[in-house]
This record gives sequence, C-alpha cells and structure tokens, in this order.
Amino acid sequence: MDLSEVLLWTTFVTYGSECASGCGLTNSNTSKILRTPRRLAKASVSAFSPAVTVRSQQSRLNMATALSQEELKKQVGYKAVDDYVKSGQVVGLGTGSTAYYAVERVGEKLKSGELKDILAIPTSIRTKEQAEELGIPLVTLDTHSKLDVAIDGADEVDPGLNLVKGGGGALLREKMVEICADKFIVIVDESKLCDGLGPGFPVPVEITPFCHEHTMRTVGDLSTCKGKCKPVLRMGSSSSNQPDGDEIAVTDNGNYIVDLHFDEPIADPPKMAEELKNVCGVVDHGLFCGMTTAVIIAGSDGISVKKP
Ligand SMILES: O=C(CO)[C@H](O)[C@H](O)COP(=O)(O)O
Repeated sequence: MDLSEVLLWTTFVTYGSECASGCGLTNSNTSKILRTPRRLAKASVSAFSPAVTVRSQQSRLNMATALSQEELKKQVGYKAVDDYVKSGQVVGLGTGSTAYYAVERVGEKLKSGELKDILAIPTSIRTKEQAEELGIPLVTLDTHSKLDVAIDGADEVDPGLNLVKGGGGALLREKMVEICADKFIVIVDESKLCDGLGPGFPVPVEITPFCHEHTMRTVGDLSTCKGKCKPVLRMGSSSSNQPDGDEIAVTDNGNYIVDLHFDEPIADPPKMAEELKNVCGVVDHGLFCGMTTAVIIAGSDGISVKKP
C-alpha cells in the first residue's frame, strides 16, 4: 500500500465503512437525498428504482458508482464537521445531497454528547426539517448575525475556489448565511472541480416573479452574458435544474430561478457577479466569489483540502 492508499483506507474506515448499509441508499430514504447531481443522474435513478428487480450488469455497475459517490459525500460531510465544528459554536448548515451528511454528523455528535451547545442556522426549508428531525437547536440570522463556521456543497469549484451554487435552488439563503461565517467550508467530490465556471453547470440567478421575462432579458443583455449564455427559466421543482414540471419553479423565498447555460468558461466571474447583482429584479445569483475558506475534496485517491 502506498501513502495515498493508506489515506484512502483510513478515511474509508473512519467515514465510509457504514455507507453501503447506512448512507440512505434505500427507497424509503431517497427523499432525504436532496438532489441528484448531474453526473450521477442516470446511475442514481436506476439504483433507486423500486420497479427494477432484475438488474442488468450495467445497472449493477451504476449502483456501484452511485454507492461510491455517496460514500465520498459522506466522507467529506463528516470530515468537515469533525475538523471545523467545535462545542459552543454557531454553525451554518448547507443544502444538498452532500451537505446532508454534514447535518447528519452534527446531529449525531450532539446526540452522543461529543458536541455541546451548538446553535445552527439552516439554509433552506429542507435543511431546517432535517435539522429539526435530528434535534439540532436552530436560530436565525435575525438573532445571530455572526457564525463561526458554515459548511455546504457546491456545483462547481474553479482553481481560484470560486463556486457555482444553487443547483438545489437554495442560493439566496446559502449566500446570506455563508457570507456571515468566519469560515466557509465547501465539501465536494472531485467531479465538481473545473478549470472554469460555466459550461459544466448552469449558473442559477434568483429573480422576482414580478416582470420576470423583462428581468431575464435584462440579464441576457449584460456584457458578461450577451451572446455567451442561454437564460432558461427553471420549471417544476426549484431543487433541481432539470425541468420536472409544467409550473414555474418557486424558491423557498417565493422567487423564480433563471439558469444561465454557458458553452465557454466565464472569463471574469467576479465581474459577472457584480453585473448580475446590479440588475433591478435580480435578488441574488449562484456565483460565490472570494468566500471560500477551504474546500474538502473527496476523490478516488482519498481526501484532499484546498485553501485560497
Ligand atoms: O447550492 C446548492 C443548493 O442550492 C448545493 O450546495 C449544490 O447544488 C450542491 O449540491 P449537491 O451536494 O447535492 O451536489
């Protein structure tokens, strides 16, 4: 065994050994897996489908892929809590299928007594419900404007640790909470790393329902967007950018989401962030620039940490 194998094995024993049976990959638990990431969509669907009783060799392979990706999410979620959350802290709880495991770990450690006096601020209704089920004491930014740490997933991470977030539709609350944290810890598997934001995952923009078509046009005409992206109004569930319904998707805040589909990497994400923020009718957007304290990345070679 070389060093990377030892690290991977140690990590697996610590964070992943219960995953095959306990990470939630049962049909009754699929609702807890908050969003299926784009690269796993097909694998996960076949793995979760109750109708499939005889699996082909390919779908068994898909099942194995899904399991291992869930293991990776659990590893980073647990590690972020183990490394960064201490008793007495105010903690931001992210949203999504990776953040799910960080929330789970906080609940577990509070129950065992390993963590005490935690106050948590959830970034979505889904996360609030999960935290309440686990008995995690909750507060809001109204009473606690300063957080010690926030932990969340991301849809894309560029080499400068700028992020695209909001695939799960929680970008506004995520940004409001995470911007108030002393440390913002991002947890991803290595499929989320990219050379440039944009082409790998559409950039979500939360807009007011009032005159949303006008706002979409205005966004599409920005210098950083015009001729470079296609704005698509999110339909169906706000927690997925795959159209899965005929109604316009509505966020936890009662707003709509436009997903900006880019073919080429965004040349200047901070400039685009500033342009978007200046549009009247845009509430916020999924570009999280200069916010990251550390990214914990799970890959086939083990866990690594990147800092700016
Ligand atoms: O921004 C988010 C939700 O609004 C999520 O953090 C992001 O979409 C990553 O989700 P997942 O861990 O399920 O891939």
